[in-house]
Amino acid sequence: MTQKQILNFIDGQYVATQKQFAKHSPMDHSVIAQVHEAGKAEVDRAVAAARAALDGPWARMTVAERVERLYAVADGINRRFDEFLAAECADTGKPRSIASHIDIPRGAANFKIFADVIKNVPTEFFEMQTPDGRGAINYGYRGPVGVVGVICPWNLPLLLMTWKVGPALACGNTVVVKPSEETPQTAALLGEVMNEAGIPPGVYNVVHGFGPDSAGEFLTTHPHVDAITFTGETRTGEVIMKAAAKGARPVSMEMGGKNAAIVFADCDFDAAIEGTLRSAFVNSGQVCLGTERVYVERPIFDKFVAELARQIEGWKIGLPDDPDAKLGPLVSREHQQKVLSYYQLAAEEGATVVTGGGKPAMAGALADGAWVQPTIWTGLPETARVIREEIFGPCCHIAPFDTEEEALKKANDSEYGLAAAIWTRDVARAHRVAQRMKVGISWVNSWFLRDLRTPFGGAKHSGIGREGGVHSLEFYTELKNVCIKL
Ligand SMILES: NC(=O)c1ccc[n+]([C@@H]2O[C@H](COP(=O)([O-])OP(=O)(O)OC[C@H]3O[C@@H](n4cnc5c(N)ncnc54)[C@H](O)[C@@H]3O)[C@@H](O)[C@H]2O)c1
Ligand SMILES: O=C/C=C/C=C(\O)C(=O)O
Repeated sequence: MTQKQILNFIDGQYVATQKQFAKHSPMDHSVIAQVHEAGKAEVDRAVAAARAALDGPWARMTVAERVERLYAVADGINRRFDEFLAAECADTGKPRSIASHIDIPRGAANFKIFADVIKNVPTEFFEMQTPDGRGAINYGYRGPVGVVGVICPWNLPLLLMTWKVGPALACGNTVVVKPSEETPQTAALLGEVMNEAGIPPGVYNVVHGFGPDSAGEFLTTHPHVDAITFTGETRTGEVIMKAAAKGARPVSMEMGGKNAAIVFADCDFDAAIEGTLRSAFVNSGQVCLGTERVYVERPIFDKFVAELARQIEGWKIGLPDDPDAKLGPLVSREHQQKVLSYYQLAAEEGATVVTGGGKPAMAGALADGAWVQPTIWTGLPETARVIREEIFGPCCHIAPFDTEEEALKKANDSEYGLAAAIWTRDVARAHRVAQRMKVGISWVNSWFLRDLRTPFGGAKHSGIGREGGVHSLEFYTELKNVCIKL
């Protein structure tokens, strides 16, 4: 049987290369595709195509024409929903129930929201006096930055890639996308949709490969790339920022997290349990906004730990097509080994393992898949590595607290600052605590409720910049002032 081939997409055409790497199934480690790795020559071609497209029909399109095309892209994703769904689940192993409700719908929504934003962008205008008395006017004008390098992670592949490509294209830029080597398929498939939607060749390009000494590095060090937007681990972001420094290119960085949930005794208990189950375990914990540290007010601590463990033990671990599966495998054997190493470390650091802590027994070929058990720990000190380092798996540590100040101190004691979830019925306290969390987004009595018009991004080591609604314009446009003498 011929293996599925995942090609690069350059200047509106699919491009094969002589060097390929295998994409393994997260379910059983079988090879499901050969991915064509872009070398320096292909990255050069992609950047050149993107630059040429900036001076072609794309540049001459009005905002209304760009908006029409972005809506056509969204419609194209929805028209081919099942293809995107199958590709995303094959690459990630995530349950179809997650990809069909989150990943793929957001792929379309991310084009629509920024088409709507770009239609309604106010800019500033000033009248000024001049010595000759005739005066002058000034107005702000937002033009494209140029060629944007887009580097993506593997946990929400289509969602996070389009969260960048949507605003980039809405603002008139062109892009070269480097998807994660773990999840190449939906970015490649989007090329067909771009062509069908009438996006001119060269506006959207995809190069496959890895980071160092591969497409990722070739793209971020390319002198004709005008800006770089990255989502991934903080240590990778640091490397990319160094590359962007040459030529003083702007960067937008969405990076790691070690997010806390604070559960007060007065909370809606069932809602707090339901919300923490999702924030700690959905997508097998592979969500940057997910909760890995839970702080529970002491009067309900034992009850909370017992109920969270009871309910997560009821979550079915299974294949994407299993409608009852709520937990899939991790994305790769490599990531499975990383998460299991933290399970081992937690035991060595003296954690009480309330549930999980290892690998589930999987039948047949599935035993070779990247499966781990959902895991809950208690009993660790705040200095433990399991409390300080991002694990990015289906696991969390739960600790008691006695005062609001203690909870805030512990929750804020992290080099990361991405997200927080706060559970309380006390409205004044909700505002007080949410505002004092040193993060980019605080949810109160909820988690992962997303209004795409709001600012999204991380503080501290979790990110640089904000994307979402008009906030994306700061990165994806060049704002200039035009002064006209009257
Ligand atoms: N803040 C957010 O919005 C957000 C969202 C999703 C994931 N994340 C973070 O991403 C991480 C998981 O994703 P990941 O494992 O794919 O991250 P990663 O940093 O390993 O890789 C991300 C991307 O960077 C590329 N890359 C790696 N080294 C590079 C280099 N030297 N030059 C250029 N590109 C390079 C990879 O090939 C991949 O495409 C977690 O830390 C998670 O918290 C953050
Ligand atoms: O894993 C991280 C999730 C990021 C989510 C978003 O960027 C979003 O919802 O726009």
